[in-house]
Amino acid sequence: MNFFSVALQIITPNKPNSPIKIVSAVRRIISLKPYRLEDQQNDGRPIALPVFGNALLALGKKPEELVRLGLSYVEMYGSVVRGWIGSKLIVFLTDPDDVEVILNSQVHIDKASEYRFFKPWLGEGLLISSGEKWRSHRKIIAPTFHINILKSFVDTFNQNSKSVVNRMKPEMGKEFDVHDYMSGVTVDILLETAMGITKETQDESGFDYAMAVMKMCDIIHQRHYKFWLRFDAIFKFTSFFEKQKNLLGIIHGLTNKVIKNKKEKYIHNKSQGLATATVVEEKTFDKDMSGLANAKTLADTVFKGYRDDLDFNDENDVGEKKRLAFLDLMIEAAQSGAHKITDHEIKEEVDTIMFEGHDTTAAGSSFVLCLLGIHHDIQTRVYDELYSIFGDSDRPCTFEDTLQMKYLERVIFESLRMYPPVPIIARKLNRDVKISTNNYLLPAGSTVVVGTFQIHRNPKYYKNPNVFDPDNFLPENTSNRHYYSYIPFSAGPRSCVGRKYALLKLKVLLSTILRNYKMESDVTEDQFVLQADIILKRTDGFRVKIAPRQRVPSTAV
Ligand code: HEM
Repeated sequence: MNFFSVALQIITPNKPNSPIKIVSAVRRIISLKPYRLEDQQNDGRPIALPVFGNALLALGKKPEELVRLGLSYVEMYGSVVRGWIGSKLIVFLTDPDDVEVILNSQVHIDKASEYRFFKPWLGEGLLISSGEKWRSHRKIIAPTFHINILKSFVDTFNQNSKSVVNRMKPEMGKEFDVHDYMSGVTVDILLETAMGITKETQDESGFDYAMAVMKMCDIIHQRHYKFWLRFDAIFKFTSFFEKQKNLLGIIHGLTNKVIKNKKEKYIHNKSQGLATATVVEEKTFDKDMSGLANAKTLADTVFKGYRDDLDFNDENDVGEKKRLAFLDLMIEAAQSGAHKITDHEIKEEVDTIMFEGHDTTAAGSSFVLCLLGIHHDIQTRVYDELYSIFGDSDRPCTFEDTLQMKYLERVIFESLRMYPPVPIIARKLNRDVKISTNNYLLPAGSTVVVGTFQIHRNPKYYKNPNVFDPDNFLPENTSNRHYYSYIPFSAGPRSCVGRKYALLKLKVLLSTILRNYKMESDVTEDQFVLQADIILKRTDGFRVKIAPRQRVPSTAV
């Protein structure tokens, strides 16, 4: 262990090293006695090597092996695990009480330095920005996902869902990777809704974009666990750098085009005295929110423990309001000078929303479809519920219909529990912080990694954590559960700004697919090969089969 590591070891959250241990570690360095990765200190903690810390534990591991390795450490060492990447202290937390201390804080809201690998792609967009920039941009962006804006997206969700159902038809009877379809439709939906780009002006670049995003995530992920790629000076001389340049060409090509089109349209319409954007006119809600009262869903109960600015925006609407969707508002704000936001900053936010809004929901919907293909009894219950809403009709789904999809909602929640698309979150500690486990004091400057995947599988909160059971989200099971034991969208001030958008879109998309196809899968859950990527995926592909849906309830079969 290098000198810096030795010094920092003293303040790790586990038992502090005694001077004897430090002396013996220094002796070991001096004697150059080789370390084996599986070596342990006297107290059983994995030993940290000079310069590398524990980073070599990941050496030569495939992404899917890293998931297993990470999980085994949590099992072996408990809910607070420390690791070193070089001289950087990383602390993994999986106890909801400890996680609440970090996520609920207004102090520890900066992202860990590991997010810097996103910078060439997302710049200082909402996901990674900090301080005043993050605060002011969040204030502009959060209201663009207001419930009334979302309601106005339902038609677009429907049209695109119908269109992907048609595109999937030739796959009938064959095994195929449903993620390709979910990825494509998600990009199309984002372009049309958040970006306001009509179908007529879209081209094939959406699919290329989705593929480029997937490959970019893979490069960033490799930079996280391949120690040498963390240094820009080395990274620039690897083949990854050239690959990244090409991929960013595709990704930024699409986002630049989107902004350019929108801006030109704005300027043209303004000069002609036409409306510059699609405006959602809101009904006036009275103080008791009678207009929203019947819009309550399971989500409102599940997430009520960590209410965020999205809830606040939705519930404090009194009086007439005109609302704009995301990119319309950004362009209008910049052009009219209503908010200080530059063209470059708009680009950063467009890149961020396109990434965050696309890859997460593509993985989320693909997991649901695979799980339903495996659990036919649950799929039958989902379809029975859809039949009770739609009968055998082919009519499009309305916002009110989505409020009736209580069982589908539980299925979505359960899928996000077992396979959270964002399996870990990382924060930089701005100050020393005491957590509840053993009163450990985590030092300022260290990185805290919140292990969402592991939290979601804790038997203390979920009776059979490895069993797919939507009843985990029955009201009687959610009401007394620790709020931070379910955090697929993170929580606190930096929670997901697209949470409500995602849930509404998933309901429309999945219900449309399930009204048309019966999902089947030859692969069982224990055969899923999970990949520890930025976004949780299956390395073996999201393989399913589809059969035409017989539009009858199970009681008639
Ligand atoms: C199932 C779908 C989704 C899941 C599971 C998800 C999950 C998350 C999580 C865990 C975070 C926190 C990340 C971190 O701290 O590292 C986050 C942040 C974020 N998400 Fe989502 N997300 C989803 C969909 C969306 C959608 C549809 C959008 C936009 C259209 C979106 C936009 C964002 C943005 C902008 C942030 C950064 C917020 C901030 O730091 O203030 N997400 N999301």
